[in-house]
Amino acid sequence: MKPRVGAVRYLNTKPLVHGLGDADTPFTLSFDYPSHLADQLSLGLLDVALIPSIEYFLGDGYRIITDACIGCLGPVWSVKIFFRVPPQQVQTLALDEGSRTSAALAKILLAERLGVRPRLQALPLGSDMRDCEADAILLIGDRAIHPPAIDAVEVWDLGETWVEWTGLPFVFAMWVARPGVATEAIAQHLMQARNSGLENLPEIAEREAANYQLTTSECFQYFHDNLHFTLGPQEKTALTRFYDYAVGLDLAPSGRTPIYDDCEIAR
Ligand SMILES: C=C(O[C@@H]1C=C(C(=O)O)C=C[C@H]1O)C(=O)O
Repeated sequence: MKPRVGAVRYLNTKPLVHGLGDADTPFTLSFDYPSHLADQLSLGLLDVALIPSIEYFLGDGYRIITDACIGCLGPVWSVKIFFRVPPQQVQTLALDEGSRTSAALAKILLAERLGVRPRLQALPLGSDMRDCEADAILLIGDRAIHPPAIDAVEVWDLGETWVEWTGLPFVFAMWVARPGVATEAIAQHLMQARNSGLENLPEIAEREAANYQLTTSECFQYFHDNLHFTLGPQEKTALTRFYDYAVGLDLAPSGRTPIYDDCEIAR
């Protein structure tokens, strides 16, 4: 049986999986929401998955197997908190059920910057945020790109807020393997896919834009200007900083150190 690899089903992942899935791909590839991928990896239903970065620190013996990631160096566009009241006054926060990392990031930003620790509720996948009465709502992925109109007094782009606050990039998700999985060939294919995705962003944008109600140039800008697909030294520093904040708020156990397989730093 081929190893099972799971990728995020959002638009943000198209450049990372470019050209994968044909007969030459040495693994099967499935697509799902980030939170579901994390659960499937921890249950052993997947061997490698593009999981939310916070989930890496919740796993046992996980390895980061490539230098490909979903990150940002500024506004990310597709991860936002919509505030119905000023952020300082938030008492209830609804969290997109597709998310784990941005959910942690939202709690960290509110607690560390404003001392706000809201009561939490889930915003189910497929639900309409207009039906949710929370003071603030976190949306990620495709549904954050075209949010329904609500009376928001403020909107935070969490990529932008983090980068302005820390001066560091942010890493939302990376390719992670369970212990005991042979990943050399998988990692090579995943890095090759990302490299060819980056070389073909205009074509990918042209192919995908209409499926997401975007113009080709909006889609290209999202890939090129908002998202960042390489996990380099600065991104590793950022991951550790994020982890330290998460430990401080009891969102992750202490004492974990990221294990990076020998990833070629491609760019
Ligand atoms: C930039 C994004 O990054 C994502 C956010 C994730 C999370 O919050 O857990 C996980 C994977 C990525 O899809 C996005 O979804 O828009």
